[in-house]
Amino acid sequence: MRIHVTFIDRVGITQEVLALLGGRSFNLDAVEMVPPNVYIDAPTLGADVLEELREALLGVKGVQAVTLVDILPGQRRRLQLDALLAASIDPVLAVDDRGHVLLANPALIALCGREPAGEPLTALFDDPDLQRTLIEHGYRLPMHEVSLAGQTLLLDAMPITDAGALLTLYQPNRIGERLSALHHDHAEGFDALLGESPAIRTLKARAQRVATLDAPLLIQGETGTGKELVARACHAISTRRDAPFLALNCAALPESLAESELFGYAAGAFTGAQRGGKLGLLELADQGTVFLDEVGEMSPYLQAKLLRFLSDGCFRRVGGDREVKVNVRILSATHRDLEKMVSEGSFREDLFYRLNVLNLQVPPLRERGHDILLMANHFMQQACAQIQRPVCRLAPGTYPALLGNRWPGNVRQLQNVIFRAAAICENPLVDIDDLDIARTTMERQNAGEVGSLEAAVGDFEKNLLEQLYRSYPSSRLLAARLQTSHSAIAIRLRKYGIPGKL
Ligand SMILES: Nc1ncnc2c1ncn2[C@@H]1O[C@H](COP(=O)(O)OP(=O)(O)OP(=O)(O)O)[C@@H](O)[C@H]1O
Repeated sequence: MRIHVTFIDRVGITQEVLALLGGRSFNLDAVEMVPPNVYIDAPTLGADVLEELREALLGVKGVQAVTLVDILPGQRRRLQLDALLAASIDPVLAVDDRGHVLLANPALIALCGREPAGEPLTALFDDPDLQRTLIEHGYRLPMHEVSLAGQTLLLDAMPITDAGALLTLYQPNRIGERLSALHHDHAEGFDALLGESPAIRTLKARAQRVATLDAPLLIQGETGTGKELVARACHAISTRRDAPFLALNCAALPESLAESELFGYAAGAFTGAQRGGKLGLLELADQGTVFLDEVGEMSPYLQAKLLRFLSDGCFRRVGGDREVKVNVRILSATHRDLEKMVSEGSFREDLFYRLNVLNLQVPPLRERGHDILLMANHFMQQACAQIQRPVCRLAPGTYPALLGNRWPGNVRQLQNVIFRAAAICENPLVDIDDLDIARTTMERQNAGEVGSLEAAVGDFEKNLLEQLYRSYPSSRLLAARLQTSHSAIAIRLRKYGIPGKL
């Protein structure tokens, strides 16, 4: 049983409360003192002893109430931290000041194939000098390449005063996202969402309206367009901003794990379960927001359980018989066409309507016109700062390729292209050949998609005008932007049927 004692703070009262506990014969698993509160976790405490203890505690001068609680605040914070670490798809390690592992998240454990707590860094990484170098520099080193379990990763160390460091390992193809992590350190809410294009302005204006309405919100858009960023921004300006924002990626976990992550499990639910059960994200985020990413991948069974929660705010933990009621706002996101999934029968229609009370559509990068350049330049500055190289710039010659690319991986792909260029290019001016994008454009052409120079130039011209038209929606504006005559643009717009298909 877990008990919460509230008292009026006075000298010696906590000792008197503790003396009452010490005088009784039951096991104490944890005691948390947060004056004017004491929280007690006593697993073997029976109902009869509890009554007698309650009387005794209420007899102490200043004690105001003795109530039962589900979980101690410190335990709740630990579980929230575990949930945050588990949600990180990047391997994360906390190490002490001697370079020994204190804790590792599930992604790190999966990568090295064992629980590494207690081991020195030399036992994990292939580089025998890494531990010494990190300690000698007080864990203050620029991001650099390491090798763990045969994989090349980028290691980012964040020193923690007098307590070692937090080490994060990034897959090289996810490194660009590190930039936005840096960016988020400073920008809050919608300021983190870069872009001035009409498409992004419309999104931000609408998002700011729906963020404050306390109802489920479905965010749709292609992969890497910033759906999670939008969800975080919505939480940050909502009335729930002081409560947790916890995320679950529905595509990353098998059904049973996703169920216990989201709904928690009851005491003794299955062999190996944590004593006293485990709170799920819904309970941990009470009063806050739960973000269900890739909600289209949710299994039919979980869809049914989530529907019930959205209908009446209640659910049961796995293996539990008690109804739990929490007050959580559900934000969800998907890159899938949910309406189509509903018509094909792979997503519940009733759940779709519950999740889709409010809706946001995040536009693909290729529809954001000049935002591509704005973001590319911004990411370039961040990349240079991050890898501690002198500032470099994108040569104007890269612009047509950046604007003309289809960006199937959207902002995430753009971040990666820019970061790689910043890491590889030795000149202060990054040119087209330094961008991976140049290769992909050429590959497309080599693949025989175009038959002649005229057709290739035509495709490029059409693509460029389509992109630019979103930011410069008239032939006059476009002509000024491209420094050509109004009639040259008007002829081309007619030729390519722009804006007809935009
Ligand atoms: N408008 C933006 N301004 C700055 N950074 C952005 C913007 N949009 C996206 N990003 C960055 O792009 C990366 C991908 O964004 P995010 O994870 O939010 O996309 P997503 O749509 O949720 O992706 P997925 O579909 O894969 O879950 C992140 O690093 C994010 O910070």
